[in-house]
Amino acid sequence: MKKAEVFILSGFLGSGKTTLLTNLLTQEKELDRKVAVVMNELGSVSIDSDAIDKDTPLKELLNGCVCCTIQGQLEVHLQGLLKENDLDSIYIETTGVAHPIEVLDACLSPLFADQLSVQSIITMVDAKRWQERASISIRLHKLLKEQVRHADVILINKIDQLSESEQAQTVMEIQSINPKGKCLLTQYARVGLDALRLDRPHNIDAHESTHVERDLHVKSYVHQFSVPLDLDLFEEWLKKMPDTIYRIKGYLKFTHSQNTYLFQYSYGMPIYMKELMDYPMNVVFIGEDISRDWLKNEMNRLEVLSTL
Ligand SMILES: Nc1nc2c(ncn2[C@@H]2O[C@H](COP(=O)(O)OP(=O)(O)OP(=O)(O)O)[C@@H](O)[C@H]2O)c(=O)[nH]1
Repeated sequence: MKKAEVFILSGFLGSGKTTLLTNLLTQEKELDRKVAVVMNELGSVSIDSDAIDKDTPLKELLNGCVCCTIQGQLEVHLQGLLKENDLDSIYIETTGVAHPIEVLDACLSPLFADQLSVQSIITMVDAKRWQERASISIRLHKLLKEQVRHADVILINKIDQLSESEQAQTVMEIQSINPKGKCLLTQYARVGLDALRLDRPHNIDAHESTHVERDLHVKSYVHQFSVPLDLDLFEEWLKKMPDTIYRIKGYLKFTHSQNTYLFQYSYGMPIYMKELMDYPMNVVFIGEDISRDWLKNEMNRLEVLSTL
């Protein structure tokens, strides 16, 4: 099944995300690819959406920051886009203040395990503002660093406003925060689409998709359960699992009940919500140093023990 490539664009207000999006959409159009855009503007009128071609399906998340509405709106929008269109790629522009990991989290929803392939988190840095970052508030400064730290590709934009030595200095500073990220210097966000792909564009096979996740800093593993689990065994496992797994979500069934449950785990708290509908038992594990083979074995073992 074809998966839509997802690009998550993050960066501060005014850093050049819309300029980048416009460039990328032009390239996509030349390749005759079907693209959708999810945008988030603070406030109730989206101005930037004017920049987007009328043929491009567009979903807007209005009234609030994408990370606050993530579990609901973004997932619903993605579902709608995937249902109504045969998409090659989806661009999600986060607000200047959203945390890219929250957006990634929504894209890794078990609902989309077979439909989306996240290519990269791209963080735009306004080179001039980076130089002057000491003057912004501590909270924003921290967020700026977080956006850089979690990016797979960092575009240091507006380099026309920096001298060559300032450019070199900026690259060094950014690489010290995120040594694994790919750093590119840009003017007016001019960058080739291929440079933003951490995957091959076509024929994504199992090996390649594993490869992408290895390259992304935050890794995920999706397990499809085939039998209901014993709740006690499952909870015991949760207590003992490595703390590098910080998020789990998906649909599960348990031996004690006929219902499907939406299971959410974050910051050490498991939450179970009874669902009215039956969903495939896909569960996504998200964390920093996940060994997929180990997790797969562990879940298989839980399944076997639950049937005894
Ligand atoms: N000098 C210079 N200006 C640039 C460059 N890239 C973008 N700009 C300008 O910077 C301004 C902000 O760019 P946008 O693309 O709207 O930035 P944004 O991140 O989408 O901004 P928000 O929508 O406010 O989050 C615009 O006036 C751009 O024309 C660059 O490389 N050099």
